[in-house]
Amino acid sequence: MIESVSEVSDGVGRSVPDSRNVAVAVDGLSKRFGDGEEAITAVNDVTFGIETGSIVGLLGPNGAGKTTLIKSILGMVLPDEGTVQIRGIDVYDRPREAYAYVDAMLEGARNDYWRLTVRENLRYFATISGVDPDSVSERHDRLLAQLGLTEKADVPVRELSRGMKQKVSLASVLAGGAEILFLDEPTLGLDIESSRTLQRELRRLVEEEGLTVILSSHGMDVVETVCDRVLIMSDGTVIADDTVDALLQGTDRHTIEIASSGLTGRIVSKLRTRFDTLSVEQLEPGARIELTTDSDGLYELMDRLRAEDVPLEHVRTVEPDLEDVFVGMTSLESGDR
Ligand SMILES: Nc1ncnc2c1ncn2[C@@H]1O[C@H](COP(=O)(O)OP(=O)(O)OP(=O)(O)O)[C@@H](O)[C@H]1O
Repeated sequence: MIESVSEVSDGVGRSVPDSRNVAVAVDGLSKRFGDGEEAITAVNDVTFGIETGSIVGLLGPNGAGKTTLIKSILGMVLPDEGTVQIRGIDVYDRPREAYAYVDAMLEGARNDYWRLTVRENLRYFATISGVDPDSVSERHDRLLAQLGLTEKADVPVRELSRGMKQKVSLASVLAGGAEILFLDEPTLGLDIESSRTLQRELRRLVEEEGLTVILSSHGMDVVETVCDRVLIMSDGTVIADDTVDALLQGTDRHTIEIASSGLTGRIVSKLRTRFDTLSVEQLEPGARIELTTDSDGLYELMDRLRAEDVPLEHVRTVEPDLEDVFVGMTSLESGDR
């Protein structure tokens, strides 16, 4: 259940997020594609709430159901079951009212008008969001400055590099002043500096202006840095819903690096078949190996090394990051281990 959102009973003993604090509430959402044996359940009975003024990361391996979930929330896909509320408004009953709070950037881009200049795009997207562009021109100037686009403000978008276009996409989404943003892979294709700028800007908007962001990304470092909370999806269901810190503390994944003159090619091969191996480096003599495992695996690793008389000349454990948590959870779910 959602830690940071206050909860109320739904009258049948189940607790649900209190809609007063909740920007987006999804309840029992399911979506199947196809019929009979061919049917795929892309989203399977998903329930969660997203607190106003937070950034929530949506993670999951390819095909986990993230896009279908986001499109169902946005009304681009009609779910088979379940409800979605935006600020307490049912999106299927009163879509115009509910979606007035929302904007989205899907698949890392937005259809900016390439013949228009950067600033004209911002004004255009403000207008179609129902905002008088003159009333938000200061906000647009700030957005352009923060995303390093001021010098390009009067340049047609088609003349910009891919990364710049990406920034214009994000600026266009932010231009209308929507309160709730869905961003799918917002940092895809950006260089490190631009990606960091964008992350800082998102956090600022959340902290200073109460923006709510649902961000889907395969970039674990982005999610770990910027998100308050993470939902991890696998096979259509949410398998984890917690703060980044809680997920890191709760993980039983350990990354360990061992270097030894006793790590022969034969022993390394055996270890590779048993453990998730991140890297192997040949040494003269021996090897350095980096692998991830759980606590039981750690004991087993030590037993194997002892049985092979491998001296432990260098052992280093690496603090788990969100990627370790993700790999651990999703591989457990899919029965890889
Ligand atoms: N229009 C569709 N028709 C049939 N099957 C679909 C359709 N859209 C998605 N699916 C299936 O639903 C499942 C979930 O797909 P979805 O695109 O939601 O996953 P995802 O988590 O967004 O994946 P990715 O990270 O690769 O974008 C997959 O098995 C996919 O093949």
